[in-house]
Amino acid sequence: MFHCSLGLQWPAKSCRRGGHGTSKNKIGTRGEDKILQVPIGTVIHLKKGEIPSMLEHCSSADLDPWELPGSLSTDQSEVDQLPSSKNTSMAEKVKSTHVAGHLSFCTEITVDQSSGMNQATGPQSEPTEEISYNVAELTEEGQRMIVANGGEGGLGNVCYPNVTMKPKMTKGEVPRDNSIEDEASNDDRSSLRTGLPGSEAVLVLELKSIPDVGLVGMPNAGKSTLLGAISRAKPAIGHYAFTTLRPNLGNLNFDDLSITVADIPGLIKGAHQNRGLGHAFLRHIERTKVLAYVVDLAAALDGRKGIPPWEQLRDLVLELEHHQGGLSNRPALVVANKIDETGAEDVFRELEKRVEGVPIYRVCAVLEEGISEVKAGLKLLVNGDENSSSLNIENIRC
Ligand SMILES: Nc1nc2c(ncn2[C@@H]2O[C@H](COP(=O)(O)OP(=O)(O)OP(=O)(O)O)[C@@H](O)[C@H]2O)c(=O)[nH]1
Ligand SMILES: [Mg+2]
Repeated sequence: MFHCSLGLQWPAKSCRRGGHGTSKNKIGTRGEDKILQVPIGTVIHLKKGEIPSMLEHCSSADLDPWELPGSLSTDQSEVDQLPSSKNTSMAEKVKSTHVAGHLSFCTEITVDQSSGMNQATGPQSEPTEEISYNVAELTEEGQRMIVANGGEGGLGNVCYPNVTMKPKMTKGEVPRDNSIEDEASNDDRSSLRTGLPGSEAVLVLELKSIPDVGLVGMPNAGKSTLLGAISRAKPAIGHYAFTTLRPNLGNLNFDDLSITVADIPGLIKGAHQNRGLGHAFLRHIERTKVLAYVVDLAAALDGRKGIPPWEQLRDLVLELEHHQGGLSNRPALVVANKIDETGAEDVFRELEKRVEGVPIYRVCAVLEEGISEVKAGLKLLVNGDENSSSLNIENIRC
């Protein structure tokens, strides 16, 4: 479910005033007001000033954290309570994040400018599109927002009570001469109006996780194995690089605390230049409280092609910083994995000499050795241990 964030399949129920039909992938079509309802949490960064007024909190429904977000309210009363958006000639592409538990969904919408045609101004102009990115993010419980505005409602018979409808003719019935009455009816009907088009939006939804701990490391370092050892997650594990193609989440449960851990695809040097896969997923650890650097003690042993763990750490910190300045600046620990490999003990001792400032745990993830110590270390950091510190590039001697 982690990767189902992208796409347009979120529930797009619609409510309509004076129009008809719904569109799943496009929202805000003719006569609709669309309300993106966010069950858990919200922070919205918005592109244009008028949108914030459309943000509201609503009662949070019980949602499956993995469920796609943004159910659209069909309750007309809710729509009526929202700020009027009659002047809908605006173009917005809104990207919002919907958080469910530790997950969030981003919504990216394009609203065309064809909306809000004023009846007096005549035919509608050609729709124009505006594309923008990272416009809105929903991260708080119960937040909802209008992502596209409905058009002017139509006016029907209820609004014109004098309208007389022609009686249905039964087969063989001769129509009576009622031309005078018909004339009056036609006058009345001329004032009936159909609904006007609303704005349209194309959404790109993005799921963002907000784990407590992010596991970062080079491909094949053993991150997924470690996640499987510290939690009940069952990520794919392989003896080749880039086994993990999408982030995995696991829960680390204590009696008094539950910690969410994300294992993201391996990072390689130059990831910030779009090499490898991990960079694309670094956004998932942007909000983690704690970083756990997983290094492979055996990567450079016996003529293997890898690099020593201190160099792995240096490259990892640099890649994080390239992705987002300050990303490495949070409490961290180092998991020195594959201690079972021949020669790994010497490398571990060397690692301890070369890296300062953060705790280093010797671990054999595959045999689950050293796991309880790592768990305790993570718990301390997540709880805000005052002795914690980040891994700084100056504290790594290569
Ligand atoms: N000897 C030894 N091998 C390990 C240990 N932990 C993991 N491995 C092996 O290392 C290989 C890579 O493990 P993964 O957990 O898939 O590594 P990863 O860091 O998730 O790799 P990517 O998903 O490609 O980034 C697998 O063959 C694991 O069995 C360990 O403690 N000792
Ligand atoms: Mg993996």
